[in-house]
Amino acid sequence: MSAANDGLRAALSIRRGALSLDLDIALPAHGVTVLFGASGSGKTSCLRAIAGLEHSPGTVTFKDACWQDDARGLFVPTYQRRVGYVFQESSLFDHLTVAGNLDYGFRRAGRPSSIDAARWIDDFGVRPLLARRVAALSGGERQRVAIVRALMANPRLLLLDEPLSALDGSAKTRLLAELERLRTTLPIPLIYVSHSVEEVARLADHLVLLDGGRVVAQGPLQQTLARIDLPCALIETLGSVVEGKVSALHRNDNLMELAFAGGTLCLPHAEETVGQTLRCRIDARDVVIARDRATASSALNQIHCEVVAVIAADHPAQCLVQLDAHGTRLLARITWHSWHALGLAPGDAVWAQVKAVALGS
Ligand SMILES: Nc1ncnc2c1ncn2[C@@H]1O[C@H](COP(=O)(O)OP(=O)(O)OP(=O)(O)O)[C@@H](O)[C@H]1O
Repeated sequence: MSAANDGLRAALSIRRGALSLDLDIALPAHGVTVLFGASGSGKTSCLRAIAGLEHSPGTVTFKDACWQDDARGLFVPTYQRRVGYVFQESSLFDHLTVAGNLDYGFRRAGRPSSIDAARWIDDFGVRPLLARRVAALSGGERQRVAIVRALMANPRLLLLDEPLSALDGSAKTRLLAELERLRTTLPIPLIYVSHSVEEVARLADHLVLLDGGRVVAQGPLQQTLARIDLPCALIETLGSVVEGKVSALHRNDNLMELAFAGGTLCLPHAEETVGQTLRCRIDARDVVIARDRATASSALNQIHCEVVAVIAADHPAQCLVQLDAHGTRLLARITWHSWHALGLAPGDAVWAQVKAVALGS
């Protein structure tokens, strides 16, 4: 079992068909933990075991409660764990209205309840849907209602299993933005299953990486992204995440500035406002390393960094260079040829030119 903490601890031996996963996690009592792994890595199985929907041998504790301890023959049923669970495809009652579904959740909360129902209903844009029959809702509307229904039951822990996976386009964009707001206001911990790096970048406070039947890393987001002892494909897939505050808008150019500890990034502007906290994910292939600050370059962003480490990429011609910009880690994929031509070594001061960034607010 991992080091002690005051959140969720699970040590489970999960065997399902071809899946063999030894789970050993210690998650914080606050914030969003993203369980990230490739399709089939066992993320859903973990979530179901934590919720008690499936029984895998081991132990599960949450705060001061022991939910499972097979050595003592203890297994607390799901309904007594007070977890809110939202599945990939929402499991609403089709014969009820939206209000009827929410009422079902609310009644599960018992009395007295501290739920601010109106707030969740408004935050997820569910109020205009209350009188609608669930069968007539779109996929995005169903997921928003399913999340609010789970919150209505006043859970101690919220579990979301790829709630965006069945959505696309504007429904996905909208729900992701709503989940970002939830992240900053939710008073309980959230475990969020995903295989999307965008969702990791925008939602994770804490990250658990599943690969090859085990937990290969777990910890706070930035700390975990900074690890270079992980499989290189996983390191590159994750890229880097910069969090900062919008410091200026350049409306004529449709650009804005994001100030972070390591400098300023210029990004495409949509509806963001000055002062707003934003995260953006930077792909390793979008970062170029230069010895000197370029005076004529199409790259909008030049960040002064120190080379931290270099590791082999999955292609023999290329390497992944980890950079530090005053505490923010950046990752660059360059050729070994360039690494040697520039005479780079850990500790060197360089400029990272960032070509493009995927923006998350
Ligand atoms: N009830 C089951 N019976 C047999 N095999 C199962 C069962 N549940 C899961 N598995 C096996 O476990 C593997 C992992 O499933 P799981 O749904 O937990 O992975 P996942 O990481 O959530 O995948 P995805 O991202 O595709 O949803 C599956 O590929 C399947 O082989």
